[in-house]
Amino acid sequence: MVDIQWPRVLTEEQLLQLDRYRSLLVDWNERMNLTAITEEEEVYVKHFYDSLAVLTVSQWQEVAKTGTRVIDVGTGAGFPGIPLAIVESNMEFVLCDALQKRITFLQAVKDELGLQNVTFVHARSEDLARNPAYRGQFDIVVSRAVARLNILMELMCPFLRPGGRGFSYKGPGFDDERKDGERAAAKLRAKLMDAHTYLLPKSMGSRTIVVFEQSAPVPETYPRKAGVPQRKPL
Ligand SMILES: C[S@@+](CC[C@H](N)C(=O)[O-])C[C@H]1O[C@@H](n2cnc3c(N)ncnc32)[C@H](O)[C@@H]1O
Repeated sequence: MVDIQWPRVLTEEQLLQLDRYRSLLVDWNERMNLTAITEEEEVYVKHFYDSLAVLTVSQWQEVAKTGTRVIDVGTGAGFPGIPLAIVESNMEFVLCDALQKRITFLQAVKDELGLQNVTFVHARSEDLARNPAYRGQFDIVVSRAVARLNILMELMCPFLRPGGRGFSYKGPGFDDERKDGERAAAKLRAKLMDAHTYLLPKSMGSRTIVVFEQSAPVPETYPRKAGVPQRKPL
């Protein structure tokens, strides 16, 4: 295990779950492409710490309580969804990805770690957001490394209830995306609230979490058909 100062004090069980997750990630990565990051310290910092960085953001703390519903759009190998589900164990998580093989891996992680508060959906988010069981049903939506902010807003916002919050994990280049993101947010009846920049431990760089809030239901015309948000960003 790597010794780092976590955004929140973790229990022994949570630390063991993270370590088991790392082993599974490295193991399965030999058979399927899950991550380019496999060195232990880097997995801990760039995947686990980064996923958990949102725990220090006040807009997260305001909505995070027992039963809070969270969806992770484009979770890939489970980031940020799995580390968050381990630590926020009284909240409910849905992890969505367009690739079935990633979901197969995540199901194995869930079983091995004994996670009770996570379910998975194999779908493109544009399609899933048309399903009434998912549209407007979440208190929180998260997404990391999936698309530019103006595209991402159309993929994320439709899952939020009015008053719900979105957290988009970005690299250092966020400033280029801000203006386009704000324009897209306005069309979707959301509003950018904050951009929270933080340093990763072990001098592994800086990241930004962009926070937004859903003011009213997303207009029925959004999201457009699968693929259109990427081809013709708002
Ligand atoms: C670069 S990976 C990032 C994965 C993970 N969030 C992370 O930070 O490591 C992007 C993931 O988003 C998924 N994805 C891209 N567009 C999507 C969409 N419209 N709906 C669902 N998943 C999508 C891809 O299948 C891929 O697993």
